[in-house]
Amino acid sequence: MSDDSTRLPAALELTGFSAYHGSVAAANDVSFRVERGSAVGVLGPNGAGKSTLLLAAAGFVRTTGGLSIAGQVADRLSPARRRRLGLAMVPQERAAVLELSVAENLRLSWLTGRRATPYEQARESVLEIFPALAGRLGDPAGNLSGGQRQMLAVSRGLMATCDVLLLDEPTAGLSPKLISELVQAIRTLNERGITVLLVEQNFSVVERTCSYIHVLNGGRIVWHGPTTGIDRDSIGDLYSGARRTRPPAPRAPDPVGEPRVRTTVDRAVPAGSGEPEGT
Ligand SMILES: Nc1ncnc2c1ncn2[C@@H]1O[C@H](COP(=O)(O)OP(=O)(O)OP(=O)(O)O)[C@@H](O)[C@H]1O
Repeated sequence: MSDDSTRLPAALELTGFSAYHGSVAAANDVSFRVERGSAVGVLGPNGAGKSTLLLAAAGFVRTTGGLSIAGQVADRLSPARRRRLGLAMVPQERAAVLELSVAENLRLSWLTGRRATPYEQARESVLEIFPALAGRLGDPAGNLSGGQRQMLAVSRGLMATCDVLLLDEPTAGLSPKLISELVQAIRTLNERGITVLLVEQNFSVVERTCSYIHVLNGGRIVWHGPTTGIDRDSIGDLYSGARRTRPPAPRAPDPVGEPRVRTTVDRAVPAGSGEPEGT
């Protein structure tokens, strides 16, 4: 058993975390750690609460429960202060100021971020990851293709000099070629030490980028484990709530540390055996 007191703080930790639209909890009692430098995926069907969870982590939605960023209690902090702690969110809408040039968008994100790296250096490093943007720096963001807009959106998160990047369905609507480029970019930025929490509908994207997966359904985590511990069919079963036709893959410990989460599945399924209750 590892000793919690000697562990480094997680890049992001949610504890009994719920997020509300009005009085309705769209994410309910979610607990997990995202270790520094890891890439973790959140999968789930439409309406599962994935986007709400990310928006709530970034500070845009009312929440209860605990949230810490790099060991600092952050659940009552404004989005701007969370950003200064190193958390950046790339929303689903491919956010950019369309009237501003690509370069101006990058600069704006740098100015409103932590500025831990000089602007030129931050920009150079982003353009290394997204070379397609290098030739478009003077163009209005509104003139970019959908794929380039997504790359700009991710770049804006990186320009804030983030440590933790929250990505909300970055591959939605992109062609297979652009998805591959984005997958490569996510891997590269993760290799450079940026922690990634990736919300996706596309299992293959998560499979190629993340080492650990949480499956959310109805606002609750219904399964979590290493990416290698689950396949597309089992994910489909978890989405639909159908009973599995074969035993689930064993739940293994967190890739960087022992499991921290007790979900319905945890309680119902000892590692490597049986079917979870409620499926
Ligand atoms: N602004 C809002 N006001 C009220 N309810 C909302 C709002 N946004 C989302 N919801 C509801 O919260 C629940 C979770 O939605 P959310 O968008 O977080 O799910 P999701 O898993 O990201 O789905 P998708 O993959 O379709 O984006 C849904 O029932 C949705 O209708």
